Amino acid sequence: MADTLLLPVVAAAILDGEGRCLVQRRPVDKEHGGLWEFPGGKVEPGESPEAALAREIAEELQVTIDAPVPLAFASEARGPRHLLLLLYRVERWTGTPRPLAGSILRWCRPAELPGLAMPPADRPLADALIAGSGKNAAHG
Ligand SMILES: Nc1nc2c([nH]c(=O)n2[C@H]2C[C@H](O)[C@@H](COP(=O)(O)OP(=O)(O)OP(=O)(O)O)O2)c(=O)[nH]1
Repeated sequence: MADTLLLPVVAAAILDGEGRCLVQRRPVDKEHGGLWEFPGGKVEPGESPEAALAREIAEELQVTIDAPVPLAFASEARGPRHLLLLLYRVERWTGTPRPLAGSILRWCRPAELPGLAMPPADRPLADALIAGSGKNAAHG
């Protein structure tokens, strides 16, 4: 439809050496408040998705990321807007993740992701991450 407003959002599956993923609980006063999500945020006009991801992760977690790899995306109508949620796999990063005021961080094993309350668009993304982690484990 010609009047659809695209909302591009980038998010990171930040992994530690044990294959655990960092998830963030959204502040209760925001949209999807209290749900667990992948850290990230909206792509600003004129910004590449990768630049937006690096900026959001630095702002939200005080972590510097390197070499994000596209993992999966979700496409979902959100009223007058249409969410395009791009998830990247991030294995190379530096810093100690610190939560912004009002949010909570947690390292999660892939098997724990299905038990987390997440925004609907995140469910297939979490499944893709789980599938990928199984494949990696199977191939050593
Ligand atoms: N960061 C993130 N956002 C998600 C996920 N799943 C999901 O539906 N969203 C939605 C929630 C919001 O509508 C939108 C991201 O908005 P945001 O509020 O995090 O973006 P932002 O950091 O740029 O925040 P702001 O400046 O607008 O306050 O994408 C996810 O896993 N991570």
